[in-house]
Amino acid sequence: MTPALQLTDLCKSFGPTRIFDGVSLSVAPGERHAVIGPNGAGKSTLFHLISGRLSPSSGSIRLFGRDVAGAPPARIFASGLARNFQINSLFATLSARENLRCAALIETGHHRALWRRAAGIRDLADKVTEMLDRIGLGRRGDIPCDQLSYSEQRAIEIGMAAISGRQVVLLDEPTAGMNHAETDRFIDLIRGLTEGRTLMVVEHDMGVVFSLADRITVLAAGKVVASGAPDEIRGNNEVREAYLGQHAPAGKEGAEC
Ligand SMILES: Nc1ncnc2c1ncn2[C@@H]1O[C@H](COP(=O)(O)OP(=O)(O)OP(=O)(O)O)[C@@H](O)[C@H]1O
Repeated sequence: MTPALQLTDLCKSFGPTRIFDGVSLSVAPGERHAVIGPNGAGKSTLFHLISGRLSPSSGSIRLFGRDVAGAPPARIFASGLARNFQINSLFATLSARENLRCAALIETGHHRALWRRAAGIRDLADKVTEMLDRIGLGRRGDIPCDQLSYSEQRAIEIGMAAISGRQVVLLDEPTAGMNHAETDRFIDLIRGLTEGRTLMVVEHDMGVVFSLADRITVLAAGKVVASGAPDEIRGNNEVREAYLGQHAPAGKEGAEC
């Protein structure tokens, strides 16, 4: 089966500083894949490379078999990949509904149309309303984003990535800054919104990683230290030394590294 995402021998340097030195990994369609590693391991850089914000120094990035390494973000999006951003990327003075509508308009191509079919616009409005319900903002969808709570804003970001309908969704630290209850709710939300799609997630919260992921890749010092099922990663001595250390989840996870 063609992988949804395949990175082969990926290298990235910033000037003389080498961040990645031959990173390879493969994500199957429908898989939930987490990328973990110590601060500065290059997890966000990896997402920037996959989503086209940065170009690799060498190596290939294949999305459903098509090489997209170095392609502009819009082409990568059109090839089937959507992402959120670690920093807040919403239109702050627009409502949740308006932000989601912007994301949905890009998906449908309506943003390019000079005139629009009324039926298409109605479908779009229904889709946005459904997404507002799913992210728990059914009653607060018309409030400007900058008046919503932090977790509500993060939920909108995930909703915007999900409403695009892309087959591969990248989420960069979707639960950063959340309390335990919010984190639990977000795990369910992410699971629901990415059902039947391929998810790649960067997270520091091991509870989230081990609850969500089918497979985990560990990055450290510019290389893949290990890639495998959660149990394999949990039991891997090299991973424990490189990253999990004494915080390694023994059974029920919850440690933040
Ligand atoms: N534009 C850039 N120019 C130079 N160095 C950069 C640039 N972007 C990132 N780096 C460096 O690349 C390395 C990896 O950074 P990155 O943010 O990808 O790590 P990370 O694993 O996501 O870290 P964290 O877990 O703290 O978010 C760091 O040493 C960082 O300083």
